[in-house]
Amino acid sequence: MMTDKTPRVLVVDDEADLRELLVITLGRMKLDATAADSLGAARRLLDSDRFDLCLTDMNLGDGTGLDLLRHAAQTAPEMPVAVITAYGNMDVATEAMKLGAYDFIAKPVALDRLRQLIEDGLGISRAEKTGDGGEEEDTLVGQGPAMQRLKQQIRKLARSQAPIYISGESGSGKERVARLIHALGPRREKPFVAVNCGAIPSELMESEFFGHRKGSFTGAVEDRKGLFREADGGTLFLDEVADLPLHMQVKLLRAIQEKTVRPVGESKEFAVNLRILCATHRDLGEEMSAGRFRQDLYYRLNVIEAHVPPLRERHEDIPVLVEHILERLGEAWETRPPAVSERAMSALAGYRFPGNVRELENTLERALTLCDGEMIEPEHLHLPSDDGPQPAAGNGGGRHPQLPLEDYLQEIEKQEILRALDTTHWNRTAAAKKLGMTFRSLRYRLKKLELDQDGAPDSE
Ligand SMILES: Nc1ncnc2c1ncn2[C@@H]1O[C@H](COP(=O)(O)OP(=O)(O)OP(=O)(O)O)[C@@H](O)[C@H]1O
Repeated sequence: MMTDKTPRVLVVDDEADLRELLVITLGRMKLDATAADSLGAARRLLDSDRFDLCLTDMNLGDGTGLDLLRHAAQTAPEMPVAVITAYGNMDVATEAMKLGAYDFIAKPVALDRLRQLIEDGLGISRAEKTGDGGEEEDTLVGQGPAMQRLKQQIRKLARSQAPIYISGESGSGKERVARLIHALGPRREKPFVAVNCGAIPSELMESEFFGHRKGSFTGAVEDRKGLFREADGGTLFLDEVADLPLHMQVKLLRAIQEKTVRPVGESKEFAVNLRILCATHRDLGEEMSAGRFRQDLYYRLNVIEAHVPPLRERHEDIPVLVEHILERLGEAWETRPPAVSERAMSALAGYRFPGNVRELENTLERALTLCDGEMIEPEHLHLPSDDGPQPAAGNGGGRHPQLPLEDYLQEIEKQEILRALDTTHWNRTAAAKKLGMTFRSLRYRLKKLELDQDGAPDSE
């Protein structure tokens, strides 16, 4: 029986057969389906009526599903839209998700996948009607313009099922962002599973991800479910995804595309329904160009990018972060958090924090042990800039006020040279090229900066 509360779903398809299949499936799910056979008809319905969900084919005769997505973004921005694509047409699916589709389904449409897609979409609709997520948003501390932009983007991303690549320097808060995307989305009642891909030994990776059967290899003393199935229904966060060895990248791609996993030593496959978020502090595009990251996996994971800016680009957030972190430390240590003197706060606000929020946390934790419990002063902070700055990547931030310009410039030069040497594994010829200088000039600078290593392998 349909009531006022029965969710209303708009189905848009110019193919009568598929349209009928969709309407019948929705009816069996006790949903109120309305069908449109063209882009024009769908637009008119959206303009005059309200729907909780929309399923649209890509080919609509008088236009495409992408046109409909653009129209819906204007007239019904809250309504989740999923698109039906031709088999294997990932480009279109990706484009649709960029335009705001929460998910896609490929033809031929498998009924259980279709039901799942509809349930996910209605979950988004419900999630949007209950609460504004303000409380969860507070877990990502910071109110400056950069953070506001990021939070706005996160709100939008949370409702989609699209994979998201979270970029940003170490310690900048990528995992926190991933948790927030999960907490604000329709999967929030389901597990959030985070895994650091760089921390799993290569030989254990497959069983860690996909599980194993007892006895399938030495050490497999019990059945293991694996991270994919543990995260079923929820979100799997692959941290440091660039550290995955190539053979695992192939398996990961397959699991994502087929939405199934097969545990080691098991003959059957298990269906999994999860959202994948990933992050790395490396440049994933560069990793791909260098052949260390598979191109197909890159395009599958990197549908949408969310960038977490480094702390030095949002100095305005430092005071609230300090307050938040001290409060948390106070709770953990069961003490009243100390105050921070004005001088200490301005030293913090002027420091570049190459280690980002994590470094701020460590700095404050140390200061808490060093201060008298009442007031944190600059000397409790031990900021490295006291004995020389640590210019981090990129520009902006600037010189510590107490540091002579010459020393500052020299430090930058040193850091840049070290970075180039690091990325070229101390191949000085290649490093010189990267830095746009001659080998001779690099050798001179290495001497001057006391960075030259005896017996360095390469020569001019
Ligand atoms: N905006 C923020 N508000 C509150 N705490 C934050 C914020 N950003 C980061 N943190 C804290 O800083 C620490 C580092 O954050 P997180 O682990 O999310 O960084 P990351 O970018 O994932 O680091 P890595 O690249 O090393 O994995 C965590 O303890 C986290 O709770």
